Formats: sequence, structure tokens, C-alpha cells
Amino acid sequence: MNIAMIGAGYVGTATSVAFAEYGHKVYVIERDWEKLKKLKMSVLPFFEEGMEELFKKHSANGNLLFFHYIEEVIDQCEILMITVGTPSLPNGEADLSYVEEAARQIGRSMNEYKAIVIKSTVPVGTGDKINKIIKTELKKRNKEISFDLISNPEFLREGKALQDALHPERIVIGCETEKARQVMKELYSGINSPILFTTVKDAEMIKYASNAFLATKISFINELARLCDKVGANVIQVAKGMGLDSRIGPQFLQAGIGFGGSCFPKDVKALLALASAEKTPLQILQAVLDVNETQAQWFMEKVKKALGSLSRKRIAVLGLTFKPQTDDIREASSLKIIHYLLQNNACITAYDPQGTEHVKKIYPTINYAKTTLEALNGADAALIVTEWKEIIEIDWKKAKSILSQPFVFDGRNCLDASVMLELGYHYEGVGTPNLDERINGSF
Ligand SMILES: NC(=O)c1ccc[n+]([C@@H]2O[C@H](COP(=O)([O-])OP(=O)(O)OC[C@H]3O[C@@H](n4cnc5c(N)ncnc54)[C@H](O)[C@@H]3O)[C@@H](O)[C@H]2O)c1
Ligand SMILES: O=c1ccn([C@@H]2O[C@H](COP(=O)(O)OP(=O)(O)O[C@H]3O[C@H](CO)[C@@H](O)[C@H](O)[C@H]3O)[C@@H](O)[C@H]2O)c(=O)[nH]1
Repeated sequence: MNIAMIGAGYVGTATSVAFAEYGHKVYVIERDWEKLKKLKMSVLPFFEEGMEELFKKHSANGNLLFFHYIEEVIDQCEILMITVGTPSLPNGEADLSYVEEAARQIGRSMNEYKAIVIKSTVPVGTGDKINKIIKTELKKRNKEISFDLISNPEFLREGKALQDALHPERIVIGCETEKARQVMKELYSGINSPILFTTVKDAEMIKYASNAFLATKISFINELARLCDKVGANVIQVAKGMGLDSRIGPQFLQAGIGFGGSCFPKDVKALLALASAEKTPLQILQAVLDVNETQAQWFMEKVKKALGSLSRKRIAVLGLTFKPQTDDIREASSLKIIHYLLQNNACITAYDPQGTEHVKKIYPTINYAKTTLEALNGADAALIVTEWKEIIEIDWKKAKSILSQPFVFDGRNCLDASVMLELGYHYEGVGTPNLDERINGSF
């Protein structure tokens, strides 16, 4: 099938590559000239492990084509898929202006039936709004053209975007007509994943509910970690014990310094804003957000307490991206941590394999190291913010000899505490109270 993908961000690009791999022809529309230039030169505009090879393959064989205006390709495409951003407005609501603009562009240029698919994450009711916008644009042109408005939310994770796009655990399709159902069935016919057909509103809500639930699991375990710290229980063991119950499951119970990224914080806020507008407050979700907003600060208070003061202390910040395997720093906990350290007059040397250039734009004056060991050299403490493999695999024995003090604060519980203690470190994780103290009977 011929598909127009409007917006070549993480989602638009990963989805385009996956559809191309399944034999479709994808006309990718990107309005950012810089990005478009890169795409046309077969260069991915972001880092995503494993995607480059397939992206280059399909750019070369003509299954992926790149354009600036929807008008250039709309007549060739039966499916128009909207994958533009829906960032947070200052009041937490989803900013729908990009989706609305894409809809206006479609309404101004379509000449025959189209299946118009919203893949961007949008609040319940957006489908109706977009429907109206397109109809208004068609009316202005005195055109009566039928179309279907379909919701097909995306569940891919950054860092695993290609695998998730190629082999999704589920495909959710909200549509209201048999014709739309058949078009979408054909689109996904090559993919062996369960498909759930729903109404447009149900599909819109499923996306938010899924992210909100995963975020809830994280904030639940993070809040519990704070209590574990106080009472001498180890949250890693607690999560393991909980996760063995198949009704609970082990995933998304890793305590840490909070969830970041371009989705969880924004989507939780958008769902809360919708609930508030509908005068149906979601109290649990509000607490999820509150815990997340204070988790990094809670951790940094621990760091400060252990070091006495942070003033003029040299701190190695290891990891800047919101999670490993991506260069994305949107809502990353590292930003909160750097802010806290600067407020406390600490001297920072940061290291990240992929995110440094992005953070430099926000914090141009802190030091950036090219290797983990360079960051650790002479530091009073190492702070693990993102669990990159190369950070976990640091030679901690060697690192001890170049740190000026053997302090390691592990914001992701990614190191083996007993090994670190054996090496003679003062090691603290999240909800994993110091084993020394447990052995010495403080708990
Ligand atoms: N990033 C993720 O992991 C992820 C996963 C699932 C769902 N989502 C959702 O998918 C949507 C897109 O997310 P993203 O991270 O890919 O966003 P992004 O900001 O990385 O990319 C959006 C792209 O759309 C382009 N764009 C905006 N308006 C346009 C227009 N009218 N015509 C052509 N191009 C246009 C922008 O220039 C940008 O390149 C969001 O709603 C997000 O919540 C994201
Ligand atoms: O047990 C856990 C799991 C995750 N995280 C953090 O949670 C954040 C988000 O992680 P993850 O969900 O892996 O990343 P995203 O790429 O943001 O993916 C989420 O957001 C996407 C956008 O909506 C959805 O499509 C995905 O299904 C959903 O997992 C990161 O900061 C992680 O460090 C934890 O702290 N503990």
C-alpha cells in the first residue's frame, strides 16, 4: 500500500521503516528542512540502535521517499498517517496544534477518499476535533469527499523502536466503519501481532491508560524504595518477590530516580488535565506525578547527606539520556540532578555515550568527559544516572584508584552492591540501604 507518514520523528521514522520492511511504499513528510535534508541523504536524524541498516536499505530501494509538503504525494497515497509531536502545554494539556495543522494540510489537499490515521498520542475526543477540521477545510473548497478518521496509537519504546515497530505486542485500531477496518487489516496483514478493534475514543484512551499504568508501577516502587531505605528492606528483593506473582509481573518495578522521556511525564500530565477538565480527578495518577517530580531530589538529598556538603565537590555524573540506547534527553532525570548540583555549588563532569551534545545546549558551562574514566578522574563521587552498559561495566576496581573519594551513588540500582562494598566503596542505591549498616545492626 502507499502510505504518507506525516512527521519524521522517532515514531514516524520507526513506523515508516517497519512498513517499508513489510513491503509498503512510504512517503515520509517532514516539515523541518534540516531533518529532511538528512533523511534525503539517508542519514537518520537521531540515534536509534539497529535502525540505520533497514533505513538505508529502504531509502536506497525506493520504499522510503522523503518530501516536505503533503500536497506533493497525497494523490498517490490511500493512507495518511499523522505522527507529529503532541508536547505538553504549560498547563499540562497536550498541545494539539501540530496534529491540527497536519489535518488542515490534509483537508486543503485531498481529492479523493483517504484513510486518515492518528498515530500521535492524543486525548480522547481528538478524533472528533480532527474530523471537523478536515470537513471545514473541504467545505471551504466546496468538496464533498468521504474519509475515515482512525486512531492507531503507537506503543514503541525508544531504544527498541525498530523491534517494537516490526513486532508490536498488540495493535490497537479505533475506527467506525467497515471500510476503515478493511484498510487497516490490509495495512497490518504482514505483521503477526494481535489486533484489537475498538472505537476511536477507546483507542485514544487505551494509549494514555497504558502509559499511566506503567508510570504508576514505577512511582509505586519508587515511593516504596524511600520506605525501604528507612526500614532496612531492599527494594530490589521486594520487587523480585512481588514480580514472581504473575498477576503483578516483574516489569517496570525497577526503583530509580524517576521516569523521564518524551512520553510518560507528558502523557500523565495530559491525562490529568483531561480528568480535571472533566471534573473527574484522577487521584492516584496525581500522586504518580508528585512522586516522580520529587524522586531525583529525594535521591540527591541522600547524596548530600553522605558527602556532608556538595559545595565545591567534584561530581562525576554518569549518564544523561532518559534511559540507555537513545540520545533523547527529554525530561531526563539528569537535568534535574545537574540543576540540583549546580544549586549546591558542586563541580560537575558529565559523561554520556549519546546525549552529551543535547545537554551541552542546556548546560554549556559544566565539564563534559569523553570517557567514563575521564569523568571519574579526581571526582569526589560518582553518580550513576543512566544505566548504559558501558557505565555498568566500568572497571570499578581501577576506578577506585582514580576517584579522589570512593563514593558511588547508583540512581538506577544497576551495580552489584555487595561487589561495590567488597571493593571498599561507600555505595548507595535507591531503596537498598547500605549493607554495611545492615550488617552492623543499624537496622
Ligand atoms: N517517542 C516515542 O517513543 C513515542 C512512542 C509512542 C508514541 N509517541 C507519540 O508519537 C507522537 C510523535 O512522537 P515523536 O517522539 O516521534 O515526536 P518528534 O517530536 O520526535 O517528531 C515529530 C516530527 O513531526 C514533524 N512535524 C510536525 N508537524 C509537521 C507537519 N505538519 N508536517 C510534517 N512534519 C511535521 C516535526 O518536525 C518532527 O520532526 C507524539 O504524540 C508522541 O507522544 C512517541
Ligand atoms: O522499571 C522501570 C522502567 C522504566 N523506568 C524509567 O521510565 C522511563 C521510560 O522508560 P520506557 O518506558 O522504557 O521508555 P519510553 O521509550 O519512554 O517508552 C514509553 O513511552 C512510549 C511513548 O508513549 C510508549 O510507546 C512505550 O510503550 C512506553 O514504554 C525511563 O526514564 C526509565 O528509566 C524506571 O524508572 N523503572
